[in-house]
Amino acid sequence: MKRIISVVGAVIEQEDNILCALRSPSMSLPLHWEFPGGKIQEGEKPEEALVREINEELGCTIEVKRKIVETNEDNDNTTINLSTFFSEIKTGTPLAFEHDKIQWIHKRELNSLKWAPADIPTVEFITKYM
Ligand SMILES: Nc1nc2c([nH]c(=O)n2[C@H]2C[C@H](O)[C@@H](COP(=O)(O)OP(=O)(O)OP(=O)(O)O)O2)c(=O)[nH]1
Repeated sequence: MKRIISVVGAVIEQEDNILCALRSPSMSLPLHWEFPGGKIQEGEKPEEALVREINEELGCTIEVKRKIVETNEDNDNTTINLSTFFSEIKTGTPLAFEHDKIQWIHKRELNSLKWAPADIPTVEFITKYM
């Protein structure tokens, strides 16, 4: 069986725009868009991991709200288990400390980006229901 990697991503909305992050050329899935976040560490709850990752990646504090979707995406040797959560920025302004760039993109335009495959169900949810 493939190794499962548990990952969390934040969907942060401001005035109909969603905060999207472009993976850098040196990361896995280079130059794919994703929801900022990362891997859950041992002993962490998904929500705790998301707060920590956003602090590290974007330098701001968020409050994690309701879960959106959970997806499993098979790669060569691993399965990415991605859970996305609605989140709100509480303090600070997001900056791209680890990504190639971050960008606020209108929720009706999310479809035009090249997303990490695991993120497609979340993008579809936003496009349909938000
Ligand atoms: N943060 C985040 N990661 C995602 C998303 N979709 C998706 O497939 N991933 C994948 C990319 C990575 O393989 C993994 C998250 O890893 P990470 O962001 O914590 O760390 P990393 O770039 O150092 O990962 P890696 O290069 O070691 O694989 O999950 C997403 O929306 N957000």
